[in-house]
Amino acid sequence: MEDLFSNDKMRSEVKARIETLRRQLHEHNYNYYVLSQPTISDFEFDALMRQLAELEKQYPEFYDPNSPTMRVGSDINKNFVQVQHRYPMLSLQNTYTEGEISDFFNRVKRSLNEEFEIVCELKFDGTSISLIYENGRLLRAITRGDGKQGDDVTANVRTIRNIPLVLKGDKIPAYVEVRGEILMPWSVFEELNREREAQEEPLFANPRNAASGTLKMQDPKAVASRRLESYIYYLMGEELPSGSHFENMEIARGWGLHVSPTMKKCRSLEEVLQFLSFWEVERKNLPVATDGVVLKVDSLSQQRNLGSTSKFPRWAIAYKFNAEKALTRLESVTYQVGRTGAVTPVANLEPVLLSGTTVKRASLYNEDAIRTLDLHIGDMVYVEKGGEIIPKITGVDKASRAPGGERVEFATNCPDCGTPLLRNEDEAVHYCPNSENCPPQIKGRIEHFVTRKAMNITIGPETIGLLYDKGLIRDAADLYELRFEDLVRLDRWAETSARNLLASIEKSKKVPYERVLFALGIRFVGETVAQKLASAFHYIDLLAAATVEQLTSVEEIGERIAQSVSDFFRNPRSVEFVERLKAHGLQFRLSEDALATRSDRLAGLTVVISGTFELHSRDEYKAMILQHGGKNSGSVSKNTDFILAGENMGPAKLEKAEKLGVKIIDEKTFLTMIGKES
Ligand SMILES: NC(=O)c1ccc[n+]([C@@H]2O[C@H](COP(=O)([O-])OP(=O)(O)OC[C@H]3O[C@@H](n4cnc5c(N)ncnc54)[C@H](O)[C@@H]3O)[C@@H](O)[C@H]2O)c1
Ligand SMILES: [Zn+2]
Repeated sequence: MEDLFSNDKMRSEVKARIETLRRQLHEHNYNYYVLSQPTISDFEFDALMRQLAELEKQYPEFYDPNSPTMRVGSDINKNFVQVQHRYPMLSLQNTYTEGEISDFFNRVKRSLNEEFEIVCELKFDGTSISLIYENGRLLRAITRGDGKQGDDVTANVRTIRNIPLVLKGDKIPAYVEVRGEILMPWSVFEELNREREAQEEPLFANPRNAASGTLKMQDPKAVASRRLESYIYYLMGEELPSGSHFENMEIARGWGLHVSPTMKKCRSLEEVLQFLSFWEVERKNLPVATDGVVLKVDSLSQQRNLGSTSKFPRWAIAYKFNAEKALTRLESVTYQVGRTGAVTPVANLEPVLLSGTTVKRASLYNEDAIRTLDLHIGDMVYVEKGGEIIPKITGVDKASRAPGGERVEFATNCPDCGTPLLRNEDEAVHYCPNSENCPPQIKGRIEHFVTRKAMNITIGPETIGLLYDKGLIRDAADLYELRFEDLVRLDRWAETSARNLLASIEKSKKVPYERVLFALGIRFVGETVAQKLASAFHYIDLLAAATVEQLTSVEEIGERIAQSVSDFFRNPRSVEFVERLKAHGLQFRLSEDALATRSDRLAGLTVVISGTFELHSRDEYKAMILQHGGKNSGSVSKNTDFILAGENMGPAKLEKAEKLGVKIIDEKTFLTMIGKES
């Protein structure tokens, strides 16, 4: 009995772990592909993905066709028209080790059981594109999207100078799909970031994000000014000029397409490995970012024989270069205080060149990280960039340590307000408890309040700093009390900038309730939590009066969030803050529109969503269920009232549903149920 019980317990833990990983990976995919703003490094992302794949392999009963391991991360953006791909656009299986490259080579050899050649190409680190040429003319350009359909970005792609609008030469098929990568050269990227810094706009983490962000802009003229480039790496179609991928690329070059001259045909594993080590170093001299090498079986008929999975072809693999390292001197450690009071140590370094940019600072995370490294001022340290925003210190060259360097000890007091720092037993972070009067915390809260996803007020951190220093703002509510006279009196402030700022502040009074709720900066209340709270508590007084218990009864609102919300509204300072914002006319209740689309048609019903949909996204269906009073649950049980099922419903869910006799409803029926035209 006991054994069974612990087995069950383990299984439910595994299931929870799998679900958490899936949720995290979906979120990271969204940040990466749609927002072009990743929050973790590729290496970390790949590690999570591997963990999930491993668990799914071990526990096939938790199969889900929507798992991030089964699909290409989607870049689809509702501002564009979506177009179906004639041939799916897949991702690439990737590895960081030569061992797995040799495994790949041997697997191909075994499967084909005949002679084959491997084409080695650089893996250009941009965003993929499919160019459709009909009778030699560029008809359409589509992003990878979710692999099955992508965004039509033709107008933007037409502005890219090395993409010909008309192909030249002969042997051009009536229909050909040209696959390639859109890149932003290092030089353009650095210039763009310099401009953005001057304008107080958020910087792009790397050229890849800059390229994908640019391709999704709404104004082709702006795209043209960003000087993107294309690198072509594959042709698709029924009447390709050659049965060899390598030859097709040479012919495509003749048509005027930009194909990198760095590709090479290899016969042996040794040649392949040589290519890898040569380009691992040499790529640093290229004008564009590369993050690895792609190996492809050359013969198209052999490619067909090897086939593909739902996510990547079996005839290709990507070898990813390990993050580049640099050695430099640690000059000092300073501390940054965020809006929640969390204190982050920052290493100030002797400037050093790393992956094409000069690095002067690196993140040190927390006290434990510093201890582990055993850092001393003056140490020679290794910095790595692993595709992320801020480089990090990964090691110390202890052999070269000079005597007398002071050991780095974590600060005991807040660098800004002097308050002794606290550290929670179970957390690695230190924080400054003086939330009310600590300047960086105050400024940080105002910065959060004005961000695009919150109140969307056009004001940068430097201006906030200036207004704060001049005593004009002490919290975000003060923004609504700024006067034209105060602003124009400031140094170098033109009347137009003052007017623009005031107009932007005025406009923010129309921002809907859920975003205002997010702007308040309540701990743990992010964008989606704010939406959930807003639809459960239609106006702020209801929310303020809610007990922890009432809060946790809302789907996905846990104890921690509920406690934080409750604490916020029990604090007289925040109550006063909200009252002042109310007096300035901000939106503190759900709009008529949002209310009008609500009903209680699904009241008391628990709905499970499964499969892939055509008419709306999963998230939209989730929102609809909530809007109509229903509850969305992740797994089928005897409490499930019905399953909203799309295509490819998970077999485990299907089986369970049949066993329990749970109704299965398709999209159209569901939309009729909630009184929505499909
Ligand atoms: N950091 C994050 O939050 C985050 C989130 C999602 C994805 N990622 C990263 O993205 C990767 C997955 O992205 P992906 O699916 O786009 O795969 P990928 O970028 O690793 O590889 C596939 C892509 O490589 C490109 N490519 C470049 N040169 C090529 C060539 N010569 N031949 C063929 N293709 C070439 C193509 O656009 C293709 O779609 C992950 O490995 C991860 O590192 C990171
Ligand atoms: Zn402080």
